[in-house]
Amino acid sequence: MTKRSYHPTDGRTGNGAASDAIRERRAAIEDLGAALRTLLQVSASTEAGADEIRLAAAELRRVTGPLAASVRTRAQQPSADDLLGGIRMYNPVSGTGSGLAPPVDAEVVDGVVVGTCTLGLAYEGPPTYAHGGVSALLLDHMLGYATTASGHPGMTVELTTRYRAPVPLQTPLRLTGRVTEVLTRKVIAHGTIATAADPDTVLVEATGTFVAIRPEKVRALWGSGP
Ligand SMILES: CCCCCCCCCCCCCC(=O)SCCNC(=O)CCNC(=O)[C@H](O)C(C)(C)COP(=O)(O)OP(=O)(O)OC[C@H]1O[C@@H](n2cnc3c(N)ncnc32)[C@H](O)[C@@H]1OP(=O)(O)O
Repeated sequence: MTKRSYHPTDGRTGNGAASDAIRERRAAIEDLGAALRTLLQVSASTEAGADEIRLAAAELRRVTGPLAASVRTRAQQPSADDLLGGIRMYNPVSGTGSGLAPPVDAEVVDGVVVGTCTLGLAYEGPPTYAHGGVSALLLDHMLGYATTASGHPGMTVELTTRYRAPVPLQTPLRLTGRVTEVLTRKVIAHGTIATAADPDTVLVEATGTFVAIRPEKVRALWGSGP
């Protein structure tokens, strides 16, 4: 079995060429991401009283201040990232520094991207199950990862999602993504969501079309490059 990981974002290993300072900063970002994820999930499930909730809100505004004193603009990439090395600390699906990300942990196994995650109550759509848009987000990512790992990166131009059964929250999930067809500039990929306990029962599946970005489009969208 060949295994290749494209997500060395654990804040400790990272890019071999990274300095100690960057590694230390990535570890700190990961620590903050973990705290934020816990906070988001607890905030969506707490039954604490109004006074405690207001106290927490005030405390959070206070701790946000020092972080807000030095922020990047939309035009700047995070200094802790290594785009070409595949390190994106704040990716909303896999970024270990993102409070939004479950995060999905994924790797390529025999040409298929296989990911795992557990969705907390903050991702609730229908009671006790995941919001359908969250499933689409996870699958877009899995398909994008598969196209990139296959050597045919591109942007999603179409994503068709089929919801066969609701995705349970607080349950370990297994995600897949694989490239099914490579055309000239277009790549087609397919992905699934199932529970880890019953990986053969597909709950959600998606097929996506990805298009390679022409150099002039790269310049138009990002200037010299993303
Ligand atoms: C190593 C590190 C790994 C890290 C892992 C990373 C994982 C990250 C995963 C992240 C994953 C997240 C990923 C994301 O979230 S990507 C974010 C969501 N996607 C977008 O924002 C894309 C928006 N679209 C565009 O900007 C343009 O369409 C682009 C730039 C893509 C192409 O504009 P361009 O002007 O250059 O191209 P074209 O118009 O000549 O068209 C080209 C071809 O495409 C065909 N076409 C166009 N539209 C559609 C359509 N709707 N259905 C079917 N086909 C369509 C079209 O017919 C033509 O085909 P053909 O006629 O030649 O056959």
